Amino acid sequence: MHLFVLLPLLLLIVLQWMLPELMLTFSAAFPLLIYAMLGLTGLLAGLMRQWNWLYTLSLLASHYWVVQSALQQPLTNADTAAIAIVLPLAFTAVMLLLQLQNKPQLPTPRGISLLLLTVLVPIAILLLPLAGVLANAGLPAAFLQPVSTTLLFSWGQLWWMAVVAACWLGLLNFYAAGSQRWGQFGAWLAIMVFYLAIQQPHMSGWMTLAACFALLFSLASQMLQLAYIDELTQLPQRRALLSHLSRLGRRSALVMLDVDHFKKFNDTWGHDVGDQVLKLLGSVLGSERGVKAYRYGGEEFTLVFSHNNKDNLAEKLEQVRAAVADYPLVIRQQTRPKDSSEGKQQRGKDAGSKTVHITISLGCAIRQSGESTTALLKRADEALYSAKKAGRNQVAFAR
Ligand SMILES: Nc1nc2c(ncn2[C@@H]2O[C@H](COP(=O)(O)OP(=O)(O)OP(=O)(O)O)[C@@H](O)[C@H]2O)c(=O)[nH]1
Repeated sequence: MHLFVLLPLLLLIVLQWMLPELMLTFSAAFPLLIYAMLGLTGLLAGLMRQWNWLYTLSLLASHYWVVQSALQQPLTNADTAAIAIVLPLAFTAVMLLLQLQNKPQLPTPRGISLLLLTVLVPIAILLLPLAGVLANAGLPAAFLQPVSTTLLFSWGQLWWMAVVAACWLGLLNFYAAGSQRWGQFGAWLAIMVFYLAIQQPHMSGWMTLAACFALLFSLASQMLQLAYIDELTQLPQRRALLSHLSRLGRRSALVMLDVDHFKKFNDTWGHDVGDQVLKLLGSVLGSERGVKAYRYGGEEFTLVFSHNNKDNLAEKLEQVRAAVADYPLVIRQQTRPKDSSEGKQQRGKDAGSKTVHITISLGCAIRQSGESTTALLKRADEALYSAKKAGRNQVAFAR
């Protein structure tokens, strides 16, 4: 869950409510402040080579411009009211397109077309005769009726926004979506809050700012992910380990572990299967309780314990070793059927799949008083070497 992308939205709502005068002072800098923030976020994304963020940013900028141009009159005006109904729908449609589609690279023709779409869709809403279309659409009166005299949004708007929000949240969780998709959800929600509180002064500016901050947060989270998380195993990698080691407690222990005969495994089953094994090992180690696992590099992993009880360590490491050694790895047949009839005959049968096991060796060093983390790492590495030398698939403790 990346619900932290909703923090700017919550913060701005609380500030609006508690310090309205202060917020009014800041809003004097609108709309320049909004365009400057959107531009700066875009610049930051560009500097980090995260061009995909530009699609959402350009949609936000275009949407804000349209709101400034067309939604500043009272909603009693039929044209304004029609835009207030259709614009959030169009905004949502483009946002969902950005979520569902694997975004093309920007300098390519597809990327440029998508960028143009994000800019042009909100503007197109201005050019359509929406009031007439809505009047003739025969929508039920209850659908368009305001929720109350103080809240001007309609029941229809409330329902479709709630349904989209619930489905979107469900999908983000189901697919364990990454930072960017959560940032887009946060940005969308902020803009929907604007429509729900459209009568409040400067709401479009504040909510566009909240949307911009949601994207900034998710961009920062993505950069942290890229810097600290290993893509294959999804474990934190060596840079994160070094940061952990710099604040390692006195009572701690470090374990270096490595897959046995992994070169032979790769040579036999191929590098891709080797990658799957590392991924699986990463998930086994990452789910162990009471220990922090890192991918040190290649087929080497590091475990950090924040206690130094040797008996507990020995028991835990033996458990880890046995869990890996007992795990059945099913390797599917490498050769594919030549045609579909051969494929059909093979389906349902165990068409050449094989179950293999891997083993790991582990070297553990318990931190000695005053010992530097470099020395600790070196001792854990030496213990690993001893475990390998003693026949592999075992735990060795450093002296
Ligand atoms: N598939 C895959 N293989 C990797 C990766 N990183 C390192 N390796 C392989 O891991 C193997 C490590 O080989 P060695 O250091 O000789 O160790 P080993 O064969 O496991 O032998 P022992 O450690 O002595 O049991 C090399 O063949 C590397 O190519 C990776 O990300 N994916």
